Amino acid sequence: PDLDDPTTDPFDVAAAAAEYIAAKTGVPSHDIALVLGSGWGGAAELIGDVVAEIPTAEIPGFVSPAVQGHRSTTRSIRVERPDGAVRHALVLGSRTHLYEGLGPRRVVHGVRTAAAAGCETVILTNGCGSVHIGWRPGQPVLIKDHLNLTGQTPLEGAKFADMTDVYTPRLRDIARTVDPDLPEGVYAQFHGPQYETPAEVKMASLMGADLVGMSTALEAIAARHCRMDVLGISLATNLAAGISPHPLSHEEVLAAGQEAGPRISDLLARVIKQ
Ligand SMILES: Nc1nc2[nH]c(I)nc2c(=O)[nH]1
Repeated sequence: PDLDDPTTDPFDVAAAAAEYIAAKTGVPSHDIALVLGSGWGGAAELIGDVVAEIPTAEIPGFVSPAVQGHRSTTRSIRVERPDGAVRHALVLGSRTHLYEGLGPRRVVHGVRTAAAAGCETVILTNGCGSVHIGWRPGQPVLIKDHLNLTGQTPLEGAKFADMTDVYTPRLRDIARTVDPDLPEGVYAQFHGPQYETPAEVKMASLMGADLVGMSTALEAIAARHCRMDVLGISLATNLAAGISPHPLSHEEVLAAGQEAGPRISDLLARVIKQ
């Protein structure tokens, strides 16, 4: 079934993808899904042993490496909790952004696949800009709510999904027991691919946003609609446009992301092992 065909039910494609993953990994059901955004790549190795690794492009509904621009693999990881309980984490290998123009169905296919694979929790991570001069590059921030400024939604038809507590309070509490200093913020998703103008950053800030990015909100909507618990964590890698009179160079932003890598990967691993 083809996600680009409007008559295709996207949940049928997610079911096919989940079956494929179960068959290829030998893991019949997964418990928690991770979407690793920029800066978060190192987290997978820290959470457990890789049980299986499959090329993401082979999974029904996922776009080819040519479109993604890089080869990615989706990994099944065995997580051992301190009490000895075993959980299976599905680390999705790729993320489709709305700005790629492939439509909201593609953007949330990974989340829907994870739900079909059995996951009851999804952790959405991203790199984004901060509207607060005090939230320096490299600062992880828990997402407490979002502003969907894309004008789009992954939900099709009369799916009047409730959006209170999209970012599950219980999971945010767990994250804060792991790192009590973690700030919380509202994440605004812009369509992109261009960054915001200073006026748009000011607009978002006046509307209550603390972070500006180009992902996560649509994925959270789809996850909530699939009745999954959601934990969103952002890595503020730069100050949003106009916040600082002398913006950081691209190199400084990259360096901040690299430097924060081990710390945020460790944080994520500790949250998952709770
Ligand atoms: N929209 C938006 N997305 C981002 N991603 C990263 I990394 N930094 C930004 C930013 O400043 N704005």
